[in-house]
Amino acid sequence: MADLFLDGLSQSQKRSLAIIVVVGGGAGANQIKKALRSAAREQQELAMGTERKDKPLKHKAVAVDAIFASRLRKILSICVPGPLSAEAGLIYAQGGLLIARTMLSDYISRLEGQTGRYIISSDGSKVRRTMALFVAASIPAAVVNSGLKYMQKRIKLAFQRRLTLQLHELYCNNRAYFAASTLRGLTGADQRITEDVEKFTYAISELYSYTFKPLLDVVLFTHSLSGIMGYKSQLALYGYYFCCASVLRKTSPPLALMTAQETALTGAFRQAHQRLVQNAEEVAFNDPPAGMAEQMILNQHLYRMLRHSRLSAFQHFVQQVLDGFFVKYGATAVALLVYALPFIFDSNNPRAGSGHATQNYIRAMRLLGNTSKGIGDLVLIYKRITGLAGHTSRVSELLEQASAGDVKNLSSDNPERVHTQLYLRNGPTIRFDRVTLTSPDGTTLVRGLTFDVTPGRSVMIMGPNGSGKSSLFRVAAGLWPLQAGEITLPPKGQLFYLSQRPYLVSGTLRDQLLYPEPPRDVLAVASPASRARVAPWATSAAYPSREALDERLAQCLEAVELDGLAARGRGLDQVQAWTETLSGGEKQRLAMARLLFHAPAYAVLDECTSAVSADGELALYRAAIRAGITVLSIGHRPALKGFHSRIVHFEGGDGGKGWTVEELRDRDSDGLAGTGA
Ligand SMILES: Nc1ncnc2c1ncn2[C@@H]1O[C@H](COP(=O)(O)OP(=O)(O)OP(=O)(O)O)[C@@H](O)[C@H]1O
Repeated sequence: MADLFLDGLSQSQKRSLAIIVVVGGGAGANQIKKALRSAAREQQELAMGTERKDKPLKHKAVAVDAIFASRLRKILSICVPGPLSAEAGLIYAQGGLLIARTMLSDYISRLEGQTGRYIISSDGSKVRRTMALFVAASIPAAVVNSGLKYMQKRIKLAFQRRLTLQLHELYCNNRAYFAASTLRGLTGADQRITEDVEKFTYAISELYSYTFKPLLDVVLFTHSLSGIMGYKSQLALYGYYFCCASVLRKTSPPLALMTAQETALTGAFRQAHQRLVQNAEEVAFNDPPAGMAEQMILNQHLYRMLRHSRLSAFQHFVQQVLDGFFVKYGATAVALLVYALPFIFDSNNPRAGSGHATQNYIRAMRLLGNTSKGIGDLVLIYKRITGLAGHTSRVSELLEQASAGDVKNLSSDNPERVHTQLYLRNGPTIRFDRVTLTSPDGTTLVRGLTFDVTPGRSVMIMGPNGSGKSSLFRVAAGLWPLQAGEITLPPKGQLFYLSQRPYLVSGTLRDQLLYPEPPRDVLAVASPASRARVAPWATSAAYPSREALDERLAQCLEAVELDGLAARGRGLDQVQAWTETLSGGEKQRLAMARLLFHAPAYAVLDECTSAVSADGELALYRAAIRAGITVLSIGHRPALKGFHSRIVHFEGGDGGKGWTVEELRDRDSDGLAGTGA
């Protein structure tokens, strides 16, 4: 909750909050502790899935029920797209191996019985023969056993691949990642894709073996045992297991819920550490008090996770004692009793005393052991299924949120929103027509906003903090739903957005400038189809040669006074941890160089030069205007007014949803003529 709260603040609101923290530093340790406690409580709610109250995620219970069955069916249809798919082939192969294994076990139990009989009757040649057969059977048995494990791993990997690719497709498409985490409040999306999918696919591949194998064992061994002891006495064994299953089901803790909670708490703990790493410098500046706060926050997460794990370990312990008693030892005793009863109560039993009796005893014990184990595994499957339900719910929530698509679908429960959501993406200009801006929590920021931006006539948006300046472009970019009005935008690729905190990709210096084209090494290994889809220009004949490209990139770096950076080390090929190593101003200059390279018709500059020196800022604006880019600036610095033909003032404030437009004198070619009205 605390994170969502911070995410919802504008840049300046975050800065103001930081100042309040500094000024209020003397308020005393108690208040800080109180605040930390409430933040921690909120984070716990977040971890447990009780997200923002205004936009609750539709949580479904984590249990083995109809919801679980339908979610599982949906996920399995992704993992196994059809009966003739490669994944289905792996399942058939695994099934074949499982059948072979059961048949081999049956054959080996027969050989063991025969060997025992021949040993007792001292028939050396037959003992040698059965021993030889035994050795011969153990070769395929070893291959089949290892093959089963190998095939299980292959199934897991194949399912993981299908599911992750599908999630990537849904998650990265139409900015669903933004809608899911920022607007719908889904937590730990990264953990769900990387860890939970892995755990789910492991659990499901294991479940297949653990269901199919014991089922086969039970059917086949029951049939084999019927020849030795008939079906009737075996029924007693099944009766026993039926009672066991009911007792164990009743005494079982809510394992599915516990699994999901444990994963969520682990994710929250890891996220807390990630936040510290990401903000290491800011925290380090305020150390030691901030360090103390960080330590308390991290420890809170750790304690919560450990408390849950301890409880879960104890519940598992109690459960395992019951499982062991009823399923393992109890079942063996019942199996022995079932076999021995006819001999105990009937000393004239015709099956007693013969050589066959020994053979049957050995074979029956082996088969009963296997049958017991098979039924025991089936009884304990509820545990695996409940564990699977926990992983299924984590993966399904992500799948459902990502499938819900982008922000347009956020408004599906409000038909009024949908019909006012109108984008005309092919206009030559940018136009906002009677646009009403509303933040995700429903606060109206601006009403009826109308203005346009035509080529060569840049516009600046000014206004108090939190008045909705950045939000206008969140709506224009499709990140927030449009509540009312129409927005006309230029064709895709003709509008660039530069924020105060530029996003730098991992890769070379060249990759920073080419972005949003994917990094070169990623593009190099992509399939021709995805390359053509993602970066069609990179495959077109008009795309410049490597030398020509590098020359243009160097010019762009020079224009933003970063030529020194290009001269370092391996030049454009150098790789650095860009976000950590470059200064704030350098990062903003680099983003500006990216803009100059792509030279779109329009660019939204959202305080994107705030960390650059005053002179440098003017030079950057001059370079952008000279490159023929019409800009929509968001800023507070009056010195920038000169580059714009029109100022839109947002009034902000408590009651203010208003706005005014101020026309300026047109700029000269240097972009410096207008100095404000
Ligand atoms: N995800 C969100 N959920 C709810 N409210 C949000 C969210 N993001 C921003 N807001 C709120 O919307 C309002 C407008 O934010 P915006 O970032 O547009 O302000 P701004 O005018 O650009 O301010 P600044 O000059 O400080 O950058 C703010 O009050 C902010 O707290």
